[in-house]
Amino acid sequence: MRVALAGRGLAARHGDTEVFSGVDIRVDAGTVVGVVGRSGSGKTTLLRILAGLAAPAAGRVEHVGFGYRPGDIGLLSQHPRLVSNPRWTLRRIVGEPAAIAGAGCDVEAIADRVGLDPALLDRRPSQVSDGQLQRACLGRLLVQKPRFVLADEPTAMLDPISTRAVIALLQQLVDDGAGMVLVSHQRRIVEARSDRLVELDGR
Ligand SMILES: Nc1ncnc2c1ncn2[C@@H]1O[C@H](COP(=O)(O)OP(=O)(O)OP(=O)(O)O)[C@@H](O)[C@H]1O
Repeated sequence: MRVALAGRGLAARHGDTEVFSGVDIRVDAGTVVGVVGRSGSGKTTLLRILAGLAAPAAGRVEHVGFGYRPGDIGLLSQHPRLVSNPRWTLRRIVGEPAAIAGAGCDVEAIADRVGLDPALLDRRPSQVSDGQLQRACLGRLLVQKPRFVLADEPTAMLDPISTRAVIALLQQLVDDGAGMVLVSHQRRIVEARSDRLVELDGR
């Protein structure tokens, strides 16, 4: 059976408001599924449900062909500052998945790969730019090597050159076998990179 992350008949509500319903999504290992939809249509909410961070109002999330373990799903947020521990150095943020696994990790080499000046590794999130912090979060993902990457507007903070670099690095994870759900306002990027598209209507 092909390893996949799937959502079937998913619905989401915030209070009395229905965000979406009847959403089916399946991302196979080694493929990219793009999620598009206008602002407020529920793209971030869908990723949070797929990651297990929020419960769906209806439907279910399935881990197809694998037994889920923490670390299997990696999230790249459009708001790196909200998901990064403000007290940690970038070095600790990048290397934490290896530390949890009791493994070593060449953080400098990872920084180099994601275009982050290694001199910034001993700074804290408040001492670097959003784009630099996003690169650190991407480096952390390279260390984590999740089965599935849920990328929520991963290039929102970046200039065009950095955007291409980040997309190329995410593509490397996919080439190495990860499945990816890619959310972006830049429909052109999503369409160019995705094997399949899921469109959220919004209301
Ligand atoms: N914690 C919350 N409480 C109440 N409503 C919420 C909450 N989080 C999100 N919403 C609402 O749910 C809807 C979907 O939000 P979500 O962030 O998933 O949309 P999105 O498609 O990712 O938007 P954007 O493209 O602007 O990032 C929006 O109408 C939003 O206002």
